[in-house]
Parts: sequence; structure tokens; C-alpha cells
Amino acid sequence: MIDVAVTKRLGDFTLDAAFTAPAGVTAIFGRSGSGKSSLINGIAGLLPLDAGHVRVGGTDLTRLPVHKRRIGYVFQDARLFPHMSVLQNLTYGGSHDRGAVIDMLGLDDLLDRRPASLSGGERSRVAIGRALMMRPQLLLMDEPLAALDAPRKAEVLHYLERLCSTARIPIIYVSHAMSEVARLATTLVLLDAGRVTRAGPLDDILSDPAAVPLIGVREAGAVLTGTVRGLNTADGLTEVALSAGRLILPGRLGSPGARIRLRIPAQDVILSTAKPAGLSALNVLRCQIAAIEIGQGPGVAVSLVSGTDRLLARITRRSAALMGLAVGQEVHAILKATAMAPQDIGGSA
Ligand SMILES: Nc1ncnc2c1ncn2[C@@H]1O[C@H](COP(=O)(O)OP(=O)(O)OP(=O)(O)O)[C@@H](O)[C@H]1O
Repeated sequence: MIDVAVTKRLGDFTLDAAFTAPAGVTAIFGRSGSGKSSLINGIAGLLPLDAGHVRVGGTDLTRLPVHKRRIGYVFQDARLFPHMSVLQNLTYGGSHDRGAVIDMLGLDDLLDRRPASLSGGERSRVAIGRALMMRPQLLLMDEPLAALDAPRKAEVLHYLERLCSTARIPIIYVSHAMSEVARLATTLVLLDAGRVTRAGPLDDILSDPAAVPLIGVREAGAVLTGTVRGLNTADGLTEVALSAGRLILPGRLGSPGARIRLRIPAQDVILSTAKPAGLSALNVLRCQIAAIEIGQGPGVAVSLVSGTDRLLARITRRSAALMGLAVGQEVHAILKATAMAPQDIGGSA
């Protein structure tokens, strides 16, 4: 359990953010300038606070000198020591769980190399390993993928997923990319103008139509959890079983039986009151409307329930009126398989 309250005046900007989160990965999400870096720097002790506390398992870390807080920090840029080998960088602050960390992050072949000879993704993995080897009681990551190109991002995300699903320490992960957040986090904290606008279980907030304006219409979308049934090698499509339906998705998404998480952007969901026929989209889920949230602009966010899964659709206000949508109504949600971006599909649900 972490309990954070941070107050800091920075010129015209006031950070006044508080949240609690259970064990697991807590993502802090907000647009540029919302105060994410200031908040995480405040938690780390790098930014002196006007007032506040950072309690991890009941201990208030702000009462300890910074060097005794045992907080691991991974920055946007890896900040490795250029004159040291990878191994020397890794063990700079300690060598806790050395073998397991090297193994988990796939660093074995890099140990003798210097940072200058590493790819951006490899540098990020070393920075994560270094933070873990100091045996932190809290791990902070400030947009660790921001400086990477798409293939490197995918590479490091794979390792981060592994870390996040096995770590026994709380992790706070700052990002403005919802595809990353949805793959890694269990708790979501939304930050706007230095204040927390929502905090709670990730899946609850992502499927809440009232949270769409806070997240942004492009980033909004719920997460489905499914089980891989199998890959059809003839057409390269994978069948994924959901609690009340199935999806057919492009690519190899895991071995049969693997659990996966899929973020479905709300703007990629089409609704139909009649069962669609003669449609090229392969994925149609029968759903019930749980809530309808009318936004400020032309859009309406509709939350849907399909078995134990929740979906979010964003359609125009005009379509909602023409279709006569109402809470409790049965509708068909149409998802276009090819619209599902690889970064929105993650393992270890
Ligand atoms: N030392 C400072 N003095 C004055 N204003 C500051 C200082 N540090 C940050 N700010 C302001 O505080 C606000 C929040 O900045 P911060 O870097 O925490 O946001 P962010 O959400 O991390 O943004 P980004 O995603 O772009 O990194 C910004 O308006 C910034 O200009």
C-alpha cells in the first residue's frame, strides 16, 4: 500500500496531488504540463516539498534522508555512466538479485559492453536493472520509453511487462501513452493541472464513460482480458476467447491458454442495434449498454458489458439519438481486427 500527498508551489504552477494505491503498478497519466514529473520527483525526494508524505507500507519516506529512502528511479534518458561497463553500471548501487535481474532483462550478453555501444532499448534495460539491483522498496519510472523508437519501445515493453507482473515492490510509472499504461498498470491516477482528478483500479476507470474527458477522446478505451485459443497458420489470425464471445486478431499473440490483455480504443468500436450480417469485420460482441455519458462536444461515450468484460464506445451524439440508445439495451459492438494496434495487445493478464 502506498499513500502519497505532495504539495509544491513551482512559480505559477501548484502541485497538490494525493492518492493511495494497493500493491502493484500505479500509473500516473496526464497531458504534458499536468505535473507528472514534478509529482514523481517529489515522491523521489529530488524536489523538496512544501508539505506532504510518501508512505510505503506505513513508513513515511519523507522523514528519512534521501540516501536512506531506497527508492529506485528510472529516468526518460537512461543516465548510465559512460566510462563504466554494463556490469559496473548495474551494480553501482548494489547487486541485489543480480542473476535474476540480468536474466529477467536479458542482459547477459551485454555485461562487458560500454553504454555508448548499446541501442536505446538496451540502455533502458540496463537502467531498469540498475534501479532493481539497489534493492529498492519503491520503484519510480518516468516515461522510460519516451526516448525510444517504436521497435525499441516494443522490446522494452516486453521486459517491463515481465517486471511489472512479477515485482514484489510497488512501482509508480509515469506516462502520457495510454497503450503503455493499459499494458502495465493495475492502478491509474489521472493528473490534471497539478491535481488528481481520478484514482482507482485501472480497468474501472478505463471503462467509465465519465472518465473519457479526463483521459482524452483519442486515448480513451477499455481493456478486455482473453485467453488465446490458437493460431490459424493458414491466414495468420489468432482466436482469443473472452468471457462472452471471441475475437479473431492478426498475428501470433501467444501459445494456446495464454492470458492476454487488449486495449480497445473507444473510437474503434462501432455499435449496431441489429445483428450485423455481410460485414467484413470479424469481431462482433453482443453487449448490453451499462451507461451513456454525453460529452461537451459532438461525442457520446457508451459503456458496454459483455459477460464479465467491459467495453467503451465513442460515437456521435447524432448516431446515439438516431439509434435510440438507452441504458439496458442490447447492442452489437463491432471491432475491426486490423484496427487493433500491436502496442495495445499485451501478455500476462
Ligand atoms: N522549477 C519550476 N519553476 C516554475 N515552474 C515549473 C518548475 N518546474 C516545473 N514547472 C511547471 O510546472 C508544470 C508541470 O511540469 P511537469 O514537468 O511536472 O509536467 P509533466 O506533466 O511532467 O509534463 P511533460 O509530460 O511535458 O514532461 C509546468 O507548467 C512547468 O512549466
